[in-house]
Amino acid sequence: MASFVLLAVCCALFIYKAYKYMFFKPPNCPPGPPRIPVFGSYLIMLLINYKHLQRSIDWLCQYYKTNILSLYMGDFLTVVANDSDSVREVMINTKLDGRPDLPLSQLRNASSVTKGIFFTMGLYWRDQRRYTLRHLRDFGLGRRFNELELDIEAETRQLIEIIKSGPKYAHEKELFDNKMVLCPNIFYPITANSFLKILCNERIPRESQSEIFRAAKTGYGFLKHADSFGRLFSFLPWVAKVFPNLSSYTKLRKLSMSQYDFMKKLIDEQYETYDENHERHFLDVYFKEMKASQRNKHYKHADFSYEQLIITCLDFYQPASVLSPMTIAFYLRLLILNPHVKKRIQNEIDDVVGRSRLPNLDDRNKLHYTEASIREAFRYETLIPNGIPRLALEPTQLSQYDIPKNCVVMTGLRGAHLDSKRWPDANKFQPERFLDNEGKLNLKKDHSVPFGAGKRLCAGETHARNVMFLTVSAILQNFDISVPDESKLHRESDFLTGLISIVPNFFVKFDTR
Ligand code: HEM
Repeated sequence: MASFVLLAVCCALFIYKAYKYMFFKPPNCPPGPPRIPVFGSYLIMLLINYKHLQRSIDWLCQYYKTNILSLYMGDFLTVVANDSDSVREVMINTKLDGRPDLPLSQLRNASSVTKGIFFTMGLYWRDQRRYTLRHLRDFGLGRRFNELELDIEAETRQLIEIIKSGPKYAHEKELFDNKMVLCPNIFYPITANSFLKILCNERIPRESQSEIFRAAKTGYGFLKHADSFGRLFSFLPWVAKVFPNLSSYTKLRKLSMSQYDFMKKLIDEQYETYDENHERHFLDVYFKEMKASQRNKHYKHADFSYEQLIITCLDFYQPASVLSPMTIAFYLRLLILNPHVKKRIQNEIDDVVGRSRLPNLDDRNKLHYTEASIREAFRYETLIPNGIPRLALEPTQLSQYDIPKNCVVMTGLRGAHLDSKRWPDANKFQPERFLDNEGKLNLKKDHSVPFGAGKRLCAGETHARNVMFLTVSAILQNFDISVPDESKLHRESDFLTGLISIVPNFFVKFDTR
């Protein structure tokens, strides 16, 4: 009898503990699914939609009738803001300006210690970001800079020439198929070189661009195989050790190291010809800082080490060379599917710019509809559906909920961009939504946040928008774009979601206008 009672008590205790583990959350936490032992709610998300975790979030939000969801990733409490208001609230709350130090970000570094800007936080991040932006700006990042604009124009002319005359070098052959051109790959050189010009005052010439293509492919590989929650090994690090291949750890590390080696080689080449009396570009400014005998008193917490330089440069080069071509590909696909929008843009460019010269940045605020269509594309196809994770540095609040310290907070940018409270007909591609009654661009109507907001706002937003505008307006001025069979154009269900949303490569017909 006594052993029976003991067994019953043990069972009751076990059931109580299991129940508490699965359903217990800190007080006043947003609603969300239970925590499965070991995996937390990640397994549930995979079961709902393992290909597109953002869709799992949407499903769970609907199920729990909430726009702010809580989940456990392994043992880590994670809150997802998934509508326009809550996403904005997260972004401007400085108590949520941290980043979780995930193994996914550690594996980008040779030393496996998180460096750079993207994934660091606190004073280290603040000073590193300030210093880097301050000096990249000197060489043209995010502002009008004649020398850079001339170089981008030269790149654009070369892009047009390549599209018109076809491949010349072995690495260009894969870009063409029976006069059709491969997207986004054709845009790798212009976007990469537009940033390299700022970084090291050089552009990789056409004959040597195979290295740009190789680096872009590894960049995409990383973004495809990673996910916005950091993959299972980020919250269960033993998974990477026990199942290095199955967990994709080995592949992600290899891809990261290939990117790392690309940047290291580029930096080393510049260092070989470094002359402290002759400042050529951003890297020279940084080399000088690395050699300085005293700490920079304005950026006391910044780290001027070799490894930090490599990762910081990658933090800029990777989005410039990988995210920008992908946004251009999404945009062109949308225009092919919406020929009336394409026609209206081409008419506007013909009226404002004509055909005798390429569009430039002075034209940008005159090409209202063109600019509105680019903004609408950024909203309609959210490139980073779950944003980049934030970390609560202190206890804080999100809407009516309490967010404890060290809680991971995700910004559901796609949820914000498809929020029907904010966007009437959110699922329609309508550039007009950003125009006023006179057809002029009205920025007050643009509540989209594709580049984030607040202190962690994308450090390359202006550069990305400028390069995107210059590239697509030149393409539409010079070419009519189409595909032979629109029914074969990738549907949304063909898109891949890793850390970003990816439209698989597709061939486009460029007819000279
Ligand atoms: C082309 C489209 C791009 C999109 C949609 C995009 C979007 C974003 C987003 C959503 C974030 C995170 C913001 C947050 O945490 O709230 C971010 C961060 C960042 N982006 Fe971009 N980005 C793009 C291009 C670029 C380019 C071209 C560069 C560099 C030239 C760049 C550099 C960065 C950096 C360094 C950060 C980290 C900022 C920090 O954590 O302090 N991005 N970007």
